[in-house]
Amino acid sequence: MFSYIDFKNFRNIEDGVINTNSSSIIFMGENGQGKTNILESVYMLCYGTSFRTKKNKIIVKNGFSYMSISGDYKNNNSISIPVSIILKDGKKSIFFNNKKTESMESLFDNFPCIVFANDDINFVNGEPVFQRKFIDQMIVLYDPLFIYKLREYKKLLESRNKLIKENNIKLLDIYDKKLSVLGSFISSKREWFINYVKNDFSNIMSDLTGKEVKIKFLSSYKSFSVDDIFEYYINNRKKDFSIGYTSVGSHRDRVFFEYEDKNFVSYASTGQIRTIALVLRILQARFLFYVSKKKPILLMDDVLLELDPCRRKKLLSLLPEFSQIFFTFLPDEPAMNYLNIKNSIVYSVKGGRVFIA
Ligand SMILES: Nc1ncnc2c1ncn2[C@@H]1O[C@H](COP(=O)(O)OP(=O)(O)OP(=O)(O)O)[C@@H](O)[C@H]1O
Repeated sequence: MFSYIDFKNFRNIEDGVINTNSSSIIFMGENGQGKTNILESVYMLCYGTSFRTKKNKIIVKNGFSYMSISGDYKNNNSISIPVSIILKDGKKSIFFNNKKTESMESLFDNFPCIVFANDDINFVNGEPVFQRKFIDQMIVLYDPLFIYKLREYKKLLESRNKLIKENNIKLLDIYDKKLSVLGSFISSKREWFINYVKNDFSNIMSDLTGKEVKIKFLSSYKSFSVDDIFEYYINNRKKDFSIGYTSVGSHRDRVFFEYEDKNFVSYASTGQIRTIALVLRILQARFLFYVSKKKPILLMDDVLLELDPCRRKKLLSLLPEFSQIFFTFLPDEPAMNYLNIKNSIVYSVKGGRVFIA
């Protein structure tokens, strides 16, 4: 767990050190005061990047060209690992254990972290691209190479779409062969993952909502054999040329939430949609604990709001063991009634100033 975080020119957060030497830290405050910014800083120390933006510039306090966040991570053996992220004139430097590093993996391997963010509901009712992103995040947790295969697939797909637009059939065989190999790898891994979590997903959903909601993986491939996929690409070429892009492939994979043979999401309540998003994150956190054998840091950003106290309590009881948990809440939220976590440090956040509540 992080015993402290030191801020300098980070978003709207006042410069200085916040003591986080507890397994549970709570930030309370009105909207727009800086609570999420603090969770973002913890995430950045764990991953080297933000979960909210790719634009480094907006992370630096307005009017400055430099920012730093530093923390001291105590691992299971109580060994301290200092870590810092510095952004200067748009350039990022990461210091891990007092040495400059280019590798995000060394951060992530040491500080496993899962964020439960407000827009996680996109995994449930958003475009399929968000669903794929969620599954891919999980797969990368145990297979870092997966990300490279995904990038390769995206590049090939772009080139194939270009060929289609140019009405150029000559090189298609080469692209389709390569896409078949990558597509088979990517989609079969995604299916494997959904199969891995589907029973837990249904059991938890049934416990929380009283409904037998199922999660299903839908792929545009009918089989994951490379030869079958290759043939499939060939058979779809006519259609692809008529619509001007590649109509089948791993880029069309999606997830379906089914209840009584129907699409659950189309008539689920806001609370039920939020519940699905939370359950998916819980499964992700459990999976991370399982593959890394390390207790993760959990960041819970305003995600319990839509749920009644009984469901909040239940959901929190389903979390895996964690090394540290950070919450954000609106003021006057009776969080302590259902958190049941001893020795929390509770802070108020107002205009970027953080003080003991
Ligand atoms: N680079 C920056 N420099 C200065 N202030 C910033 C910067 N980036 C964001 N802010 C400020 O941070 C505040 C937003 O903080 P944050 O997103 O943490 O809100 P929050 O307390 O989590 O509220 P909510 O409950 O609405 O999510 C806004 O006032 C915004 O103007």
